[in-house]
Amino acid sequence: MSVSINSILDRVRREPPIQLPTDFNTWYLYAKLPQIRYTALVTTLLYLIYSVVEYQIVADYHIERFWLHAVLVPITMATVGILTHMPKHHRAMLMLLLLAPIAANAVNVYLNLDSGHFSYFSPELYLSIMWTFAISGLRLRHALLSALISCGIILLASFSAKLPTDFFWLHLMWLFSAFSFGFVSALVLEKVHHTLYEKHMELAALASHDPLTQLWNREKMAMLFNDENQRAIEQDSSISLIMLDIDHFKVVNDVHGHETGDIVLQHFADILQHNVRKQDHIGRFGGEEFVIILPHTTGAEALQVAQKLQQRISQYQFPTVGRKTASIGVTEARYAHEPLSQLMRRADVALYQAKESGRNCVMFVAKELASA
Ligand SMILES: Nc1nc2c(ncn2[C@@H]2O[C@H](COP(=O)(O)OP(=O)(O)OP(=O)(O)O)[C@@H](O)[C@H]2O)c(=O)[nH]1
Repeated sequence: MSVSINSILDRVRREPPIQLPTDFNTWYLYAKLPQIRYTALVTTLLYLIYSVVEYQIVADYHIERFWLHAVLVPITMATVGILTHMPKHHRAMLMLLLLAPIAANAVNVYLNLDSGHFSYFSPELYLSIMWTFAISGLRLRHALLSALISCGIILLASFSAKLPTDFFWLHLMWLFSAFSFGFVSALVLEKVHHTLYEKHMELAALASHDPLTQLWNREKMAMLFNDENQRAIEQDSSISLIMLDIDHFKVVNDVHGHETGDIVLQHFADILQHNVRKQDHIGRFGGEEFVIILPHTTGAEALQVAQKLQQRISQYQFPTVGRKTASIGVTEARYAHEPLSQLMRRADVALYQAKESGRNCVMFVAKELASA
């Protein structure tokens, strides 16, 4: 299946941005969920087929075989598959995935080791070790724990059983090979996922930051706003928005050059970062326009923050250019689910009013086209 860059860009434009997990453990689990789901489905089906084949070929068929291969394993694996859809139960899902091969191997050894036909059934053990490491979707450390316990049980039972010597050594050889290949492939897979995760995080950082100021860009601010809006709805609290624009910034570029303009923008971003709370989100929306999302903040509180920022900016000594001022527009989300674009429009109206009022001031717009 070939994926063109255009189809990816199309999808990115069509679908709303989503927040991906940022810690490796959660990221890895989410990357592995489809593998766990389909492996569980295929394993369920194969065990059902296996139980029919087994019924046909095993002369002294015991009811335990039926319970294990036709009932217990399929139910366990089907449960694993269902739990992949339930984030709250992912720990239980991983526990089942870790324990299921141990139980299956222990029962296999118990049923077949002394049957005289162990060589018919031992391949299931080797396959199970490979399955645990490379197919199940378990993390390396969990797969290693599961496979070590399985191998411990198999080895203990094999040493105490009276297996023919030539078969015994072959059995050990196959077990060792399954463990080695399984371990190596799980190790490599996990390393590959680590590299993918790092690249993914690098790209996510590049795609969410403004490269000049290191503030969030417009897309990331939209994601953060969605999250904050959701929280505000749940907690019945308000969100406010501050929009800032440096006054007569064109003059900086024209008189001192673009590089000095860039430095002024970076210092401006620093002032914002040092004068808002940790939970506030600051973004640069292009040019000399900056936006701050203030969660759990009423319009009146946001107005105070904006006035403090206006003061700090006007008192700041920017390199080369000295004092600069900013015009600031403030607004507040008036009802739940108000989209960012609507808030931005009101903040923009407030900002326009600040520019019209002679710049270096703060304006608050609570309702469309009404200022206070
Ligand atoms: N150095 C630098 N300049 C930029 C950047 N992005 C936009 N600009 C400049 O910012 C200036 C914005 O000018 P205007 O929109 O006319 O606004 P202004 O001069 O600040 O005037 P008012 O906003 O009306 O006070 C333009 O000269 C743009 O070239 C950037 O990344 N770096």
